[in-house]
Amino acid sequence: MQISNPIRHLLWRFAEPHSRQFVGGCVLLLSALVLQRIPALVIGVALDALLLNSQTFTLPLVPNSWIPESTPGQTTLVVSVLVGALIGESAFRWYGTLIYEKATLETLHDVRTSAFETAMSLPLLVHQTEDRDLLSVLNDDVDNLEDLFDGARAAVLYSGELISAFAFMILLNWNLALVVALLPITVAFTARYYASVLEPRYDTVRSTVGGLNTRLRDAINGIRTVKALVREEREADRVTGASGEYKRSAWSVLKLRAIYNRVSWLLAAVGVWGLFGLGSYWILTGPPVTFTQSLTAGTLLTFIMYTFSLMDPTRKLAVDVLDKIESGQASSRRIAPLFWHDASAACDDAPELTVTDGHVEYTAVTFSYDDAETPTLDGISLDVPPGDFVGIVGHSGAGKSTLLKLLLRFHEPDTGEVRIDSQPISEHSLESLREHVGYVSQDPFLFPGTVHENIAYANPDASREEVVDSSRRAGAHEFVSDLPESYDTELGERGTTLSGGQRQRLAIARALLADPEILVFDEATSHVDTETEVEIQRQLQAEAGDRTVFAIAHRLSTVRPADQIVVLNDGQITEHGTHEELVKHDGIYATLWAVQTGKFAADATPEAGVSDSEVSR
Ligand SMILES: Nc1ncnc2c1ncn2[C@@H]1O[C@H](COP(=O)(O)OP(=O)(O)OP(=O)(O)O)[C@@H](O)[C@H]1O
Repeated sequence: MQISNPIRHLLWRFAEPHSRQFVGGCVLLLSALVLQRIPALVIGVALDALLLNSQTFTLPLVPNSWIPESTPGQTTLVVSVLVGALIGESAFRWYGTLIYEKATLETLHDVRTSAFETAMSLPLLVHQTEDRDLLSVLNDDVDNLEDLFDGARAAVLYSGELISAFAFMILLNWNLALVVALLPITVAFTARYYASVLEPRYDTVRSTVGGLNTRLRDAINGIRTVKALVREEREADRVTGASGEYKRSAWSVLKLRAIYNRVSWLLAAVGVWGLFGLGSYWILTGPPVTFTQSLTAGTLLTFIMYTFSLMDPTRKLAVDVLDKIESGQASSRRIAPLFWHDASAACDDAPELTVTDGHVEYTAVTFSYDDAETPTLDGISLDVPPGDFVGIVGHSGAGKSTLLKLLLRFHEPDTGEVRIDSQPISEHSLESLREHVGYVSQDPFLFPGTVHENIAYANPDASREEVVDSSRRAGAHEFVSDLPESYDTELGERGTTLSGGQRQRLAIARALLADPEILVFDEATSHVDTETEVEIQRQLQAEAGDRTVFAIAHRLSTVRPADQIVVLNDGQITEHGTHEELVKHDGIYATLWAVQTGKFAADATPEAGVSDSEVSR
């Protein structure tokens, strides 16, 4: 699904439900602005009527009959209006801000949770290729979206300040208001010009700070390699270089900003002085040029106060608010495509897969990754009877993991079909498929939490006995018992760190606890020592017959007892049989076996395809 206007789409979907709060907040804030303008107006009137005695006491839009005739009465009115306006403005501003910010937080919460749910439901392929982007969308862009709402509120506020000030000025003296209008226009143009000069320099600052952060992160992440190769000095030089670039780019921005601050201060000062000069001339000699309205000292004072208060909103409106809105728009353009996946990802109303035996069939399956020139899997056909233990071996990059990822529908075949118990898996719901197929990867992920919670991840209601039982079968119980708090030991960043082999055994326990009919081990015991592996295998074989097990292994002892061993080469099954049959066959498997058992003859042919990396595995 393509979205023609991503910002409108996001706002409609997430902000619209909170529109009443947004509008209510804005109305209250605008009302506060009107109240904010009243003191300057009243002070001007009081100056003319009470201090200079040059005018009668009148207030725009207020009937004269409401105004007391005595001076003490008028003074009381002035003080009451000032206090009332102050209290009213504070109350409206406080409550308006509260309502608006609550609506913003709720909208961002909805965007964040919805974006996360969508990201979790995306096909694995999207995660593999776009994980960095996804993280930055979920982390940075959703936060940045706040800029859009802040910017919109600031736009309403600052425009309101300008409009309300001008409305009062026009009421008092529209002739002078026309002249004063030149000032914010000049300030706005200067601010835009400054922003256009500054923007490329800001880009440079952003890219140099990004470069510096990358250098720091790489050096710290790779500290073992740096130290092992004695490259500390070289890394320090690189960081000094990157920091120097950042310093230079930041300095060029600081210089420009200092100039701009002075220029805008000068503009404001000259504008107010000019207004004072023009106003004084106007008061003393009458309206200049073609103007007709007269001017009093009190009105001039009100104009000067309004003019001062216009400078900041104008500058902010011209630069900061536009920047915020642009940055928010850029983020919403990045967030919206995440929801483009939405329709296909969320729609999984296919019938449930029913697995009774665990009979798996691949029929003429072909699959290519998007950027691959040749198919990763090419015409794979494989029949795995229920309860079979299938070993999958082959060179690195032969397509072993991909073959099993198709069984979990992490990817879909381009042609051909995968069936479980005669049901094409593509026609059944993903959720039901993954309930029946357990998967343990080479580098399993453990979440922060206790050992118990990690094993019971797929089945949080499992009892301690069930957790311990699957842990025993996975060969994990012994080392877990030695942990400080056994199954209640905290794992993760702030907890105990486990070795690769221990993590694998917990992941196997987790898969066994979920009790699926089909189990997939993708080099799931590669970090486990041979002795433990034999133990795990013994357990698994004891359970064989009940479940179908696929195991990818570079260490051939892992798959030796398998009912069938599949040798993949360049995406095709080149050998297929039991260990004994394949050793006799004298192909790739036999060569690998010979290497691993130390029977490899010095004259092994390169065609046998045994690479150094495999020998070293
Ligand atoms: N997400 C991906 N996008 C593009 N190409 C991929 C992706 N995953 C794997 N490949 C490529 O597909 C080919 C098969 O990869 P696969 O991981 O299935 O091989 P393998 O036999 O399991 O390798 P290994 O033993 O090293 O794990 C490789 O050339 C690999 O580079």
